[in-house]
Amino acid sequence: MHEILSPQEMGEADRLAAEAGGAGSYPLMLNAGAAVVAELLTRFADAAGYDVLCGPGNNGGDGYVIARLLHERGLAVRLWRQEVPPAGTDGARAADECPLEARPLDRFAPEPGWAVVDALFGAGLSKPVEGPYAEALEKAATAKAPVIAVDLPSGVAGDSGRVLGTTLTADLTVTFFRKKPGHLLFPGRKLCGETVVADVGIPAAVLQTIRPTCRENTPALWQTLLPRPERDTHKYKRGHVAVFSGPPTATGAARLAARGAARIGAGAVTVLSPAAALAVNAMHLTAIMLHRVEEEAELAAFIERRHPAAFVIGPGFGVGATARLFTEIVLHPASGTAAAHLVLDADAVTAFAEVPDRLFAAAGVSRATLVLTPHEGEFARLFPDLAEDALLSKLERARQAAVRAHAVLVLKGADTVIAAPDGRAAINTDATPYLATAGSGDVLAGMIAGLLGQGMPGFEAACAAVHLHAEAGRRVGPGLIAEDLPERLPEVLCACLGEEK
Ligand SMILES: NC(=O)C1=CN([C@@H]2O[C@H](COP(=O)(O)OP(=O)(O)OC[C@H]3O[C@@H](n4cnc5c(N)ncnc54)[C@H](O)[C@@H]3O)[C@@H](O)[C@H]2O)[C@@H](O)CC1
Ligand SMILES: Nc1ncnc2c1ncn2[C@@H]1O[C@H](COP(=O)(O)OP(=O)(O)O)[C@@H](O)[C@H]1O
Ligand SMILES: [K+]
Repeated sequence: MHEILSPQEMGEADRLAAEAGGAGSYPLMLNAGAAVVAELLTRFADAAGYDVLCGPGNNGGDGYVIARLLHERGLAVRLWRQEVPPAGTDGARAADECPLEARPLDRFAPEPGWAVVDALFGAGLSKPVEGPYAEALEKAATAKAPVIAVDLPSGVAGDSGRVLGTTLTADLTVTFFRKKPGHLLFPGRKLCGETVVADVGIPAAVLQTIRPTCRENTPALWQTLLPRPERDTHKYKRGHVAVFSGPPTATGAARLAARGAARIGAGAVTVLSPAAALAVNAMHLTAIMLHRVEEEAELAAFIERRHPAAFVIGPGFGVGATARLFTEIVLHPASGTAAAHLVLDADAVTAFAEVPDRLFAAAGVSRATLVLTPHEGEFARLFPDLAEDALLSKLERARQAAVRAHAVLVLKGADTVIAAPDGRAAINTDATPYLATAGSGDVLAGMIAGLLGQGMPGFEAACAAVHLHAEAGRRVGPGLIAEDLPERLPEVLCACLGEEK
């Protein structure tokens, strides 16, 4: 159930199911209507009546089925519409079979105590919602009527979660077969209220033909790849992670990342510090090691002697030439030394703002995995054209950026998207807003490096870290500060690995 389908893929699922069933697509519409009614009767059973707003397509078709089924149960129903579905469509057939008299949508006036069924537009939304459609949605919103949206709140784009024109906030959205990006990406996720996925009789086997590449970020995606130490392991086998520290006044971010790497299981973690910051770092580090790296030669020597498995560069590091130089050395160490994986975060992302192609070229020919972890602001510095393209969803932006950068892209936020250059993508859905606090991204960068260092592949490492970070955040809740996150990891990992203490 964790596949996420684009509206086009959903149309394909619909078509394949209709073909396989032999009875066309109308039975799916009947099932969709029945599924919405079942939810209505469970959650809005005490409504005095139901106002069903029907659009001109198959979303409206679902609405006619819903109105008929509610009417057949003897419930009070009013049906409102602007345009009739075109002849020959499932929507037209549903309208024909509905005995209720349709009222003009522009006369819609919500009744106190009545619930509203929004069946104006779903997957087929193709332009901004305006005119009588927009007015009807605004009236329902103003009246604060309970709203159940069919497939999507009308006006929310299924592929992106963006609002086209006007929409409303639903209490409940019932979608069919699988969720679409619009249910998970903001603002769509908020506008949907709770989203329920109903079975309308489309067999899961159609997914083998469609082969969707986007998933909801659940443990099923990566759980089997989570590192578990062998009984006869030793600390360097569990991955040595190195984190670059900034100058004396900006060392905390690197230590947060280092702590994240250590707590997620890296066997050894070293903070690489400029000389002037060694004392301040030393005062705050215990299990985590400290090593002076300020110049190119020191970094090369550290790599040659200690063979770290993964690096983090960026948190608190500064945006100058050193960030670029160290990045390139890590991605292309001296010949004969295997390149370590690299998580490039925060300042190191910004450091390439003027020369993004230099980073992408270095990643393209590196044997190591590069993981980029920008928030939206940092993303816009590295990929200004993608950030400015209003037609691209967050999912699509992350995907295109991953291909361009030859990197796993973690586009952070309330709806973090993880994308791999091979086209796979995941949307994280369980983060808590308490994660929006300084330093929490630094911990995440360290966690990703910690998993990479233990041998987890890049996409799965990034997905797992994002999920475990969110789970740690949820367990802390109100009052969360970044320092709390690594400390929650033992219990979060225990639960995820199914290990007893
Ligand atoms: N794909 C499936 O498997 C199933 C789909 N079903 C329903 O079918 C819906 C998709 O049906 P359609 O493809 O007909 O799409 P919609 O009914 O969502 O919308 C398309 C219609 O609305 C018009 N339209 C779009 N945006 C408009 C706007 N802003 N202002 C005015 N008119 C606008 C279009 O010209 C077209 O007539 C789904 O959302 C779902 O509710 C269900 O019946 C069950 C099965
Ligand atoms: N509203 C939100 N809901 C859930 N998670 C959020 C929200 N805002 C930010 N986050 C998460 O918090 C972290 C913040 O990272 P970042 O912006 O890099 O901050 P910092 O640089 O201070 O560490 C990211 O993991 C991001 O996905
Ligand atoms: K709708």
